[in-house]
Amino acid sequence: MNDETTPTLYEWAGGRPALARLFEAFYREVLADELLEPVFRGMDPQHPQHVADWLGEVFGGPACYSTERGGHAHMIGRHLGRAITEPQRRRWVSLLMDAADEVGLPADPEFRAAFAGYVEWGSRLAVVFSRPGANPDGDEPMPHWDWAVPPWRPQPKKTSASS
Ligand code: HEM
Repeated sequence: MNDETTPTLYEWAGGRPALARLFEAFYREVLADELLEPVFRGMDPQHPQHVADWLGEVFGGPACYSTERGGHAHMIGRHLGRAITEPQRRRWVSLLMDAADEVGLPADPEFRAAFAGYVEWGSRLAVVFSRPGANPDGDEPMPHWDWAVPPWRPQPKKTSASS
């Protein structure tokens, strides 16, 4: 739905540095959380950076996760067999929303609606992929997320000549 002048969610968020800050703060809290720490104990120290790459690509930034990390199939594979519970998913979402505030991601309603929409959708898929016996389709394309409601920007005032 974007026209050429509407920034991507990636640009609006603040690009790669903002997403890196987001996931560094988030996984600090995850590892201090009694419900999530057992799930992420021993995680790859680069995990926050990989998820930042993932979200950057989904939000319209560079396709680093696809070119350097194995794309959608790899992400799915990292959730297989983990049997993520609904309380764990809810905590994950809640801590990510807190981290968004902590690092100062844009707080405008339009950005946060798109952000929350993706996080809700993606985390529910992660639960589905993680169920025992799940056999998700690794060939599914990388998802791309966009504004549900375009960002508010001041419009040039109409002059009487242009009306
Ligand atoms: C929008 C929701 C989610 C996204 C976008 C996401 C994204 C990712 C990505 C991209 C990876 C692979 C990173 C790599 O390349 O190594 C990954 C791995 C992982 N995810 Fe998720 N995930 C989501 C939800 C969840 C939830 C809800 C949980 C559990 C509560 C979870 C648990 C894990 C674990 C344990 C790994 C492996 C970490 C490691 O050992 O390095 N994910 N996730």
